[in-house]
Amino acid sequence: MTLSITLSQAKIAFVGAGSMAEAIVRGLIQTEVANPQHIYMMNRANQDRLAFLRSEYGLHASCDPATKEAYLREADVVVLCMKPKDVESAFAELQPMLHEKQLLISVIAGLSIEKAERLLQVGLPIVRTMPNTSSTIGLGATGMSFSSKVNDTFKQLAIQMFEAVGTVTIIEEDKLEVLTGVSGSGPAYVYYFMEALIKAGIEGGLTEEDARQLTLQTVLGAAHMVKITKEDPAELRRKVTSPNGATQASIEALDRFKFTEAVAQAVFHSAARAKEMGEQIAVSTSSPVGKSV
Ligand SMILES: NC(=O)C1=CN([C@@H]2O[C@H](COP(=O)(O)OP(=O)(O)OC[C@H]3O[C@@H](n4cnc5c(N)ncnc54)[C@H](O)[C@@H]3O)[C@@H](O)[C@H]2O)C=CC1
Ligand SMILES: O=C(O)[C@@H]1CCC=N1
Repeated sequence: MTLSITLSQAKIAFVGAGSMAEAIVRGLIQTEVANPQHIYMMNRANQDRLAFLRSEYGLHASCDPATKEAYLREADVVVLCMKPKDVESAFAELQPMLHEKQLLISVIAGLSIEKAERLLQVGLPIVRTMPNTSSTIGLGATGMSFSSKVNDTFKQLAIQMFEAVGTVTIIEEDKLEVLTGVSGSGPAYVYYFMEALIKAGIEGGLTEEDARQLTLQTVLGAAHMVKITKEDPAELRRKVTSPNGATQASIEALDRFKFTEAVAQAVFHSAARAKEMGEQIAVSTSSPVGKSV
C-alpha cells in the first residue's frame, strides 16, 4: 500500500457479511467515498445473502475458500465483522493470509487490540472500532482506538472510512466498553423506548398508524432539537415540563419506576457483557497461533 492511497483506491475486504458489515458498506457506497468494485465481502456460508449483496451494491462477495484467500491477500484494509464467538476460528483461518502492509480494522465488541495481536501473530496495525447500525444511513456513531503500529496515513484512512457513515470519536481503548453501552447498543434502547411509546398509545386508544407516526416524529424532533438548538437535554426537558402540568406527572411516574437508573444499568450491563465476550475469546495454546504467546 502506498502512503498516498485514498479510500476510493483502497481494496477493502470485509470478513463476515452480516448486519454490521452491510451497514458500513451501504454507507460507504451511498456516500460514494468507496468504490464498490474495490469492496470484497466474505462469509462462512449463505450463498443467497452473498448474491443479494452483489446485486444490491455491485461489490464482490464470496464464501469460496480460494476466492476468499485471493480477496484477503490483495486487500489493503481488512475489516473483521464476525461475532466474538467466531473470532478464534476465523483468526486461525486468516492468520496465514494477512501481512504487515495491511491495515486491520475490527468492529468486534470486547476484543482488545492486545488479544487481536496475540491471536494473529502478524505485526500489522490494528484499529479497534465500535460502530452502530445507524451507519447504514450515514448517521452512525463510531468509537475508535489505534494500536501503536497505526501510522498517520492509516489513522486518516480509518477515520475517513467511518466518517463516511457518521461521526467518529477517538477514545482511549479502556473506554470502548462503556462507549459500547452508550452508542453501540444505544440504538436498541431508543427502538425499545419507541416500541413502548407506540404500545402505550395504542393501549390508550390511538390507532397503530397514528401511534407510530406520532412516536417517530416525537423522537426525530427531540433529537433534532438537541442537535440544532445545542441546548442541554435537561434544559429542553424543563421547557416541556410546565409546573404541576401533564409532563411533570409523567416524569414523576418515570422517576417512580427508576427510569434513569434503568438506563444506567442498561449501559453498564452492555459494557460488562462486551468486556466478558472479549475475555471469553480464547487464545489457544495448542494451535500454532497461540504457541509463542
Ligand atoms: N449489530 C450491531 O449493532 C453491532 C455489531 N458490532 C459487532 O459486529 C460484529 C458482527 O455483528 P453482526 O453484524 O451483528 O453479526 P451477524 O451475525 O449479522 O454477522 C456476522 C457474520 O460473520 C460471518 N462469519 C463468522 N465467521 C466467519 C469467518 N470465519 N469467515 C467469514 N465470515 C464469518 C457469519 O456467517 C455472519 O454472517 C460483532 O462482533 C459485533 O460485536 C459492533 C457494533 C454494533
Ligand atoms: O449486541 C452486541 O453484542 C453488539 C455490540 C453493540 C451492538 N451490538
